[in-house]
Amino acid sequence: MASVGYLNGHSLVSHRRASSGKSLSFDPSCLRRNGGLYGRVCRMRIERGLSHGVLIGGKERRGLGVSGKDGGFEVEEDGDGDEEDVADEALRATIRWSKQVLAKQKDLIQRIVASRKLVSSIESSFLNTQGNKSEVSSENYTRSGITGPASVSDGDLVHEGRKVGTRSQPEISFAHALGLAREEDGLITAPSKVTPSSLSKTYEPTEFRDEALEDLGEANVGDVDEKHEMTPEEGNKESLPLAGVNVMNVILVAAECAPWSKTGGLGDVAGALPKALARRGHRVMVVVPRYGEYTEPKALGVIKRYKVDGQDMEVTYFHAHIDGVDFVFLDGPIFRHRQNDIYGGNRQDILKRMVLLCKAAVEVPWHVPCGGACYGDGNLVFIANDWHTALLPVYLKAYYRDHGLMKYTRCVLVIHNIAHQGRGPVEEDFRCTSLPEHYVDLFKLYDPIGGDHLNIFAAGLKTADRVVTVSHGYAWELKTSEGGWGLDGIINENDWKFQGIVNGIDTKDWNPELDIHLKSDGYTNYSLATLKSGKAQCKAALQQELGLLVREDVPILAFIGRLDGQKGVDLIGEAMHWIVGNDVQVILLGTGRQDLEDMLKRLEREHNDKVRGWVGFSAKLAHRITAGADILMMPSRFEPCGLNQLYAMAYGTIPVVHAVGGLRDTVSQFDPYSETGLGWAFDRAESNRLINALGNCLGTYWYYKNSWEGLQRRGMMQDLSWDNVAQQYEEVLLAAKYQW
Ligand SMILES: Nc1ncnc2c1ncn2[C@@H]1O[C@H](COP(=O)(O)OP(=O)(O)O[C@H]2O[C@H](CO)[C@@H](O)[C@H](O)[C@H]2O)[C@@H](O)[C@H]1O
Repeated sequence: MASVGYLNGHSLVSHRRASSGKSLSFDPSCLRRNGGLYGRVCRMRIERGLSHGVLIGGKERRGLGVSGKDGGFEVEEDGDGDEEDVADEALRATIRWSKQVLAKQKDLIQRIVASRKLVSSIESSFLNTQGNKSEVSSENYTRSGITGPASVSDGDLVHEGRKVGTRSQPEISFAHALGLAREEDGLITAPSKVTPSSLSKTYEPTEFRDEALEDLGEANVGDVDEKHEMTPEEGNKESLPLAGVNVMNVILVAAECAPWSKTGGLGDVAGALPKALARRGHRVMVVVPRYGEYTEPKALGVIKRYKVDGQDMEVTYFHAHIDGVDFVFLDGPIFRHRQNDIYGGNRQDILKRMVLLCKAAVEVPWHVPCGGACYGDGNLVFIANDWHTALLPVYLKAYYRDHGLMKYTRCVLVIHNIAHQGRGPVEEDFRCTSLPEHYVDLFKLYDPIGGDHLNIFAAGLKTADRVVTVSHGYAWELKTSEGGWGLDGIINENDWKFQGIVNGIDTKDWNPELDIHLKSDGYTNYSLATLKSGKAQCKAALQQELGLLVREDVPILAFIGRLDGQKGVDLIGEAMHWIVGNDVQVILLGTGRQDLEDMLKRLEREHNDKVRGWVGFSAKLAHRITAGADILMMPSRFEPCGLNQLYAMAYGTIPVVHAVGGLRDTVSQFDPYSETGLGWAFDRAESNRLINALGNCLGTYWYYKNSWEGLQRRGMMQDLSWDNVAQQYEEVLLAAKYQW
């Protein structure tokens, strides 16, 4: 043996030639440059710490000897070695190795195909299965992936004789030990493995990731077995969700959810965002109180009891699976008959409802067998909304994560409106939460308006893993003393986990082409192509319905919204004298503060030929106004996002807004020179600014028809759907998931 050295060159063979067989050092990655499998195999061997690699394998064992050393190869050289033989031997070894790897891969592909067949046969056989022993619907079983022969027996979920679900997990008893809940018999909790998300994970190529497979690369797969039916990637194409490997279990919890319960935009978001997340492949649930008798949700037969302010409160669970989402309704005496007054009652009453909602919601993944299987706590992220559910991340921490339970569950808190925070006296309200004593500091806040008080939003913001608000503009405003309503300090301290995402709209519900409220009473559906005639017809129908003069040439100015200080409807009242001095019609729809409701009625009385003030809540009328009006006024003093201006633009109705929060983000100012922009945005919430903007808007409506049509078309052509937004939420959920 002539020498031992390190090989260091572009190619083992050529380098050796250049180095006259002396000591050489060897960077294994360089072999990649030598092309193909040869280099790859060398690298694999090195990484695996094999002391003798392909270069000396085989009986000929001439030329070079190799042993691993500190990530490099030691090369033994025997002077008379034949370089070509070495290369041949290396190639043969490479081919042997490749075949092994490819055989393994083929085996895996066959297993994937077999698994897919099994799942689809289970699904179809279950669809045909009659008389399920449990109360859970077959449709839901199908989705859960434990379909077909699955049944509920003695509280266990059984599939093909194999127990796939068990009774409640230890976490539950722990919560009970803490007085959070009491166990009821007969609950089924399937292991998190049988969730659709974990099922689809099974089909992920990543699950089968193997160092050797990676090294061989896709290009080589076909060479070995041209007959194989599909690669894992091909096999996955159909089943791979948009979220890919990031599919999660998501539970959104809110005090309202459209279409069942809605006082404003929160209800819209709770009804639409989950569906968009489900379209991306996530397993999604919404948890919301059952305020009234709803037709779709059916009782699941699960009953739990929770202590709220020292009182036992019973919750029963209702469930409906709609558009890919599990809607779970919490039924209990405290929620019942609140349909028209969701946030009604005194401060303590409201707090108790929200405490019960959060306590029950945090345990829903264990107790509620949606589609036959509970969500479980693995790969789970909650989305809490506003102060009403800001206790959820606190309970998650205090009762679970502090004790090493639900370790992988996260909570994202969304701020829809910081003006409502769940403020109250410290002692009294903290007792109602039944949290451990040392948690009180999280809730304590002092500000010049409230003094020392308990603030539920504050505690939620501190404990949530991520915080989102509903526009970029509002995210910025929340950090200022004017916009933060006393919580700006906490928001600034938690800036690292805080961001804005602009809301989307439900393009099934709010779509002039599909809108169900435009199918009768003279209204009509319309699209960009039929904008002119369709909108004109809706306008005539609206004038007719509200008893206004039916005139095509008169612009209709509208307002829709909650009647409170936020929405600036009083500014419209102040500007009314100027407004009705023009040849216009005005329609105002809202409910809320008594003085503002009175104002609407008064305006209608005083200008009966031109103004309609409709006091009340009517989704149908809101849709019809959005279609029939020409201009939507939104002079909000603050507006976290605002949905009405988005709906308006989708219907070819031009928004005139105060440039604040989400309104500034979504309504760009019309520029007559470049023919750009989407509406008019004025810079101060004052009636004279509103008048000024309306003057420009009306002038364009009357005298620049082409510009007007351009405004309408640009608005309608935007993609305002939740689909884009859901992707941004997904990123936040992921960030929360991987955060410790
Ligand atoms: N009388 C009535 N009859 C029928 N429908 C009525 C109605 N009054 C209001 N609505 C409807 O309620 C919704 C109001 O949504 P907004 O987003 O404009 O306001 P809201 O302040 O409630 O929401 C808060 O949360 C949402 C969601 O994040 C943010 O966009 C917003 O800025 C924030 O203040 C719209 O769907 C509207 O049509």
